[in-house]
Amino acid sequence: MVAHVIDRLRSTAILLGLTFRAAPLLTLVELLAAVAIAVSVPLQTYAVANLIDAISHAAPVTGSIAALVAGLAAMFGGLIASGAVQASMEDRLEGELDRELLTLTTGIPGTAHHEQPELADRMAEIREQSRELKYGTTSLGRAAAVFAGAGAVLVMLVAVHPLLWLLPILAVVRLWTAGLAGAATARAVAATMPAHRLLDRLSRLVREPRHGIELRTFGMSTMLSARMVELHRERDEPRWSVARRSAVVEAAGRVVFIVGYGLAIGFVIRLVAEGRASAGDIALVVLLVPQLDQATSGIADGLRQLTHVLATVANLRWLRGYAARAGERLGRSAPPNRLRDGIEISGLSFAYPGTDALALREVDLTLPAGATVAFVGDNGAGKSTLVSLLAGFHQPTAGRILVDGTPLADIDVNRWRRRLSAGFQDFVDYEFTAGEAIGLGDPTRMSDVDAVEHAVARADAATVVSRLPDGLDSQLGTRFSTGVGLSGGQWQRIALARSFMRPAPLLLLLDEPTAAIDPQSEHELFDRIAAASSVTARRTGGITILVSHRFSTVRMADLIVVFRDGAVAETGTHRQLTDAGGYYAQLFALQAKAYRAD
Ligand SMILES: Nc1ncnc2c1ncn2[C@@H]1O[C@H](COP(=O)(O)OP(=O)(O)OP(=O)(O)O)[C@@H](O)[C@H]1O
Repeated sequence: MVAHVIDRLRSTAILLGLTFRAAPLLTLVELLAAVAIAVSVPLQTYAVANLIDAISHAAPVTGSIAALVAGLAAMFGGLIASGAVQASMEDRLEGELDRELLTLTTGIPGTAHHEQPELADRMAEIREQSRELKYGTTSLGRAAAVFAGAGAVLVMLVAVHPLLWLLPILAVVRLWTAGLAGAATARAVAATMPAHRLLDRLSRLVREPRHGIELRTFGMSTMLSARMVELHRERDEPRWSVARRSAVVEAAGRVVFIVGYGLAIGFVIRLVAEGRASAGDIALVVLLVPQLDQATSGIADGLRQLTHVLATVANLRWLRGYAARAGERLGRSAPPNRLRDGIEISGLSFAYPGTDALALREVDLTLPAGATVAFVGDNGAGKSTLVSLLAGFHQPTAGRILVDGTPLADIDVNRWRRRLSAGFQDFVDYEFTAGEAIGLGDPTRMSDVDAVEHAVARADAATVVSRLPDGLDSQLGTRFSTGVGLSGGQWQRIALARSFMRPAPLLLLLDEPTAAIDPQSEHELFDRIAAASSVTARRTGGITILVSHRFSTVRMADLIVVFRDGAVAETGTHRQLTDAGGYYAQLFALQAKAYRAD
């Protein structure tokens, strides 16, 4: 219990820290305004009761009127100040949270948090809740305010008769029932997160315009909508059932309070009849108890909201811890300035997090400095997995990768990534200007037009850019009224140009970056990439890795690695492999025959 309270307090401190960092003055104004509004209502009630007593005893009314005016001023002042600052404060907090989430998630070197279901669920929960966290300070202010208001009501009730203390105890019963309901809701939300995550993914899938063609062609809408209805049921029914039970529990708490209210009024009327209380006291109790009820509702809502907000902050704390632990595991060594010998892979096996199946099995491989190496093999043979390990997205399950003798695990992965460049098969269509979408490949030189043009030339993307209405300044993407729609192959050229922005990478990873480009162009492109790479390789010893399914286009590679079922089946030059008459030779002959038949 104590640990739980300390944990909540820690989360509250983090929330306040976040919001004060985002908007210190606005937060202060919002918190003070909330308290002023909450205290103003009981203050006005107290002033009215005093005024009634003063008038009935023909006593001076100046003090009561002054208190009434002060109460009104506090209320309107608070409302005006809160209205003026609330929206900007929430927007700034949202901006601060977005920044923190981006820094944390992109700072995590690996990708396990996207791949392991329980981590992915937690990430989805954080992304979803972070939108609501911007209201965190407002709920905190509200909670502080209702506590202050309830405190003021309590003091005034006790001033009428000490027994009226009992009413707040009834209020605590209501708070307890509300707390139970809040906790049950939070548990139901967490338990239904997998269904929610799938539903979210499906609804994004059907909204995405580029998926429209497949959805219509295969007539998937009926199946998808049935699946979505099913997921809604899986997600919503447990949540609704908790909501129904919570409503019953909360209603019971409220009934207990209403009975107490009736008894309290009867009790004060008796006190007045016995001459032990004034007419003003009746007015005070009649007006204050509903305020206590409202304050209790306010506290209950506030606690519910706060439970939710603090659960989100707890998730944020988890993410901070996860990112920090991932950071601790980072190597500290600097990558070499140039590769002298190359990359040695020894006894490397790898299973994706949360699975037992080995995607790579006991791979031993030497990637010589300065070489152009091709990875070929069937679907699922392990080519992309090795690319991902070389980029430091995963750690080997067994064995190691040595970069000029230094284990890759000991090298600072962020600095390593700054020394590599990549073009992936599932590249991103950045709907920026063409120049930006390419320049992103090296953010430090994004506005360097010469560098962007050089990258365009290396990717043979000049024809794509020259057809754009404003060249590199053209907005890409059909989501913009002025945006230009590109074909799959054209987007891929832009992505390829992006991978050539880094001037002298130690490792250039091209994982089927040309799958959407016609075979003839791919062949010419790979020849040019290999020629250009060998020029830079003389300076840096950089290695270029090409993954492709088209054997004819990789034949110029210095080394061809053939993958089969997660293992390296063969290695050699094209000549050596065809002479050996093994698996590569068979596949090459098969593809060559198919092309000749065309
Ligand atoms: N994120 C993942 N989680 C679990 N298993 C994965 C994941 N990605 C790939 N795999 C598995 O790892 C194995 C190797 O996949 P990989 O993507 O490396 O093959 P590939 O040779 O690049 O195939 P392709 O030519 O189809 O791109 C496959 O059996 C695949 O099912």
